[in-house]
Amino acid sequence: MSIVVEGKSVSKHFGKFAALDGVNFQIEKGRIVGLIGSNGAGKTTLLRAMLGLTDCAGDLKVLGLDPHEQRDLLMEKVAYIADVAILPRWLRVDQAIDFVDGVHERFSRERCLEMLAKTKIPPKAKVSALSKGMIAQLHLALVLAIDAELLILDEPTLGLDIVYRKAFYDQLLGDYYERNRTIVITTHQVEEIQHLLTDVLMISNGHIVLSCPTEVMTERFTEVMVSKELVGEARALKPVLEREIMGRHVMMFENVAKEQLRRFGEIKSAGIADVFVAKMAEVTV
Ligand SMILES: Nc1ncnc2c1ncn2[C@@H]1O[C@H](COP(=O)(O)OP(=O)(O)OP(=O)(O)O)[C@@H](O)[C@H]1O
Repeated sequence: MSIVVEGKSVSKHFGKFAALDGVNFQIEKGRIVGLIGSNGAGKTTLLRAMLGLTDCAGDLKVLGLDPHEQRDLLMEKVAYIADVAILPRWLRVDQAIDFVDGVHERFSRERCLEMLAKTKIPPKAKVSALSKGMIAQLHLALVLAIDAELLILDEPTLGLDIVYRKAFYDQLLGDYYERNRTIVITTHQVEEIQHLLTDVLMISNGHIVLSCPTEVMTERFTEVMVSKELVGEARALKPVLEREIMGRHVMMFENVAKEQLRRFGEIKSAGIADVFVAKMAEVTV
């Protein structure tokens, strides 16, 4: 196992406010990690610290490098998408390719063209003439064609419709299986990406509230549709989340054996979005 990112007591203050408050975490090589958190939780700050775009206190290493002090070296190994819609509108597709080819040693023109051939993007079109989804595809092709060890995506599908979002993630996943690189991704549409994540890293108010492989999460958290007459008994097992859906009680349990829960009603592994809501409730209690 090799560690791609390691943070020990990483903090970032803006004045007295702690956007990151002593976080500890590790990201292993070859994983697809979902960095999940509410608005203002500290996701972008953490990604920016990992990219050396902001300094931070504590010990943060990315691919063995100090991101802030050794940013130039790090940028040879890391690719980053902050927002897929930021390509200059006056640029032509072929000029965008020439530009990245010129500035990035690890860029493969061939690979980029291969990916673009699967889209409807005309090679000579200006960015201003492309739809939002096409711009996203172009941006992704430019970035995925860089042979980066670590790919960091901050809300890459913002503003895209469901069809393009799906195409984007399919392309991302296809690329991941071909190359086996490490990907860190943030999005508020967590349900859409649950199937592609190998790990979840949940953050709230600058603190990591959950960090584990997705299969550990689904093993650890169980949802039960509790039969009315057993609600009291089930509550005694201290659900971490309880809601009523059309008159039926749905309870979520953490670290309670599924065999023990089965007798209360229908059970299923909890989804990432619900686990997140439960973790948020825990923090605000
Ligand atoms: N340059 C800055 N100056 C002051 N405060 C900042 C700065 N950048 C971020 N913050 C604050 O730090 C906190 C974390 O911000 P961050 O952008 O990391 O959140 P986020 O989890 O990415 O949120 P979102 O999902 O809304 O993008 C917020 O309260 C934000 O207001």
